[in-house]
Amino acid sequence: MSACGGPKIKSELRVFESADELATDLAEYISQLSENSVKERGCFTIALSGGSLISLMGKLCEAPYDKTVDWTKWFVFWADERAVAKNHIDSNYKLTKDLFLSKVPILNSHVFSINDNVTVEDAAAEYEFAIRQLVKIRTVGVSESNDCPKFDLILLGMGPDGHVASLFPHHPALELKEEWVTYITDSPKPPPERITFTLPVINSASNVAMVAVGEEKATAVHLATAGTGENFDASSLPARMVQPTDGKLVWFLDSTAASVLDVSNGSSG
Ligand SMILES: O=C1O[C@H](COP(=O)(O)O)[C@@H](O)[C@H](O)[C@H]1O
Repeated sequence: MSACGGPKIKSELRVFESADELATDLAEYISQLSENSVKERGCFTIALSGGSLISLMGKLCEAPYDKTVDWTKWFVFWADERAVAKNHIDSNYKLTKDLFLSKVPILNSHVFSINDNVTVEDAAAEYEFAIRQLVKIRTVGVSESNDCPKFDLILLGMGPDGHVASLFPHHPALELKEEWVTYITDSPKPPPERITFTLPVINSASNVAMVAVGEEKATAVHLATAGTGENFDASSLPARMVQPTDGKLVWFLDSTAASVLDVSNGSSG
């Protein structure tokens, strides 16, 4: 791994020669955060995304983590979901179930998947209500700066257009301040209907990890992490709007996703 050119936005960048090396470090990072949260709070709340991220988490299902992680203390959420049936190939839940949840002993009652049997509007409201109940009893922590949930870790992928979760460039959902969860019906990437965490929730997490592999992400990674002129329109690149208020942001990149980074730009985390 090399620590690479520093972003103007406070974050740590971890760059790896290969996706395999990235996956090794990502597993260790998640396992460490899980151990710390279980020690401090008695549980670990993690929100996942879909896409390439889930296969990169595969090493967590292997030794030593299969036996060392306290899986019974995990509470699993999704930063976004596509409005399709849970057995549909596009479902973020299905992807996670097939590649991760089916391989580790997380309790079913600790898995907060999003309802696929109601409208997206109702599914978003129901999901937010469930999270509010868990914040009330402090299974999910609460931010010191606002009333938002404070997940121990939110894991985000990023599309080549810079979208994170289901927050797409220039979309009005980027402006939401009060809602924790919202829905969209016009995603530029299919399927069109999706449910997503809002930026206030993402930015209230204790830890946010942004994971990107592949050359097609290189320009978005550069724009999301580098210093830009004052006229830069942040809403053109949602990934740049991920700036945890009190938490820590770590980027996990393979060398191709990091290929446009300006390494002379100072040092990162
Ligand atoms: O549609 C989505 O895309 C992003 C990025 O996916 P990737 O395959 O390019 O890594 C993903 O993070 C998000 O959860 C998903 O719904």
